[in-house]
Amino acid sequence: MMSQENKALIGVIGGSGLYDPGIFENTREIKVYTPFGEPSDLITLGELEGKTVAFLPRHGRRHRIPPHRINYRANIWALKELGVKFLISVSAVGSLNLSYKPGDFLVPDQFIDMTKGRQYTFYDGPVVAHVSMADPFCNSLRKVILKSAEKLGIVTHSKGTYICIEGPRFSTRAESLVWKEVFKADIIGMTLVPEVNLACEAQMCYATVAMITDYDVFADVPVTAEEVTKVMSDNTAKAKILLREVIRSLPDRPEGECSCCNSLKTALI
Ligand SMILES: CSC[C@H]1O[C@H](OP(=O)(O)O)[C@H](O)[C@@H]1O
Ligand SMILES: Nc1ncnc2[nH]cnc12
Repeated sequence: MMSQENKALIGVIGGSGLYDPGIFENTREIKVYTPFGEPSDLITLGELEGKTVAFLPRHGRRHRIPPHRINYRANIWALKELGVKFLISVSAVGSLNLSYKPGDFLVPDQFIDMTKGRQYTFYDGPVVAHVSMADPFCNSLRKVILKSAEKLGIVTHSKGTYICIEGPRFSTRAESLVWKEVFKADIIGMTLVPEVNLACEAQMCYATVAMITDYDVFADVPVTAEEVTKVMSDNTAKAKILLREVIRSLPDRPEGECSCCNSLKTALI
């Protein structure tokens, strides 16, 4: 059982390029043990505007863990254990839509799962759960992010479909054209699934700030990891300002139209 001083209502998972948001005060690092093994790293607890926030770099510090080896269950379990209800995920993504340019942000409202063999659930039996993923992201949290971005003048697209591939390789040209032309996905990455599924099973409000780093390989010049990292480092300052404003604006508890906290009500068999 976590002690009261190690509790946080808000969690942030940092993606490629965001290993330390550097926006919190009174920070301390804690190790959280879970039944699923080790999270990606120590969790940093820090304060912002009187709120305690838990921060976890998805790939670990120095980007040690590739997308298919991330222990998503341990990460979400650990944040849940700390009391996190609002979980903001930050991700680098490629664009499959010419209107969404490198440097822009996007808050997805849908996803397509093309991953191949990850640990997708906390409910591996004998308890079985089938959560609804019709609307996979928390709309209330998405709105807070969009409003904050608007206030700050950060170009942020208000919806779009994220296609999650297995990685760690990028797509072939043929695949990229399928994602773009047939599946009509808008952005592409390797880490949303199963993070989003598990956050839902953990009854958290979860939303993603997707930072567009490249046009995926359908474009003339194929994407490289170097390009992604460069655009990300140019954009982390913007992400940090946005996170600060989102955290400032979040209410004390989930409210209104949000049903994330009841996701298990109709899911358990
Ligand atoms: C560094 S290139 C590809 C890498 O970046 C994205 O990760 P994240 O979502 O954690 O920012 C993408 O999904 C890949 O894992
Ligand atoms: N083009 C791309 N494909 C998959 N993951 C990515 N992350 C950033 N850009 C990407």
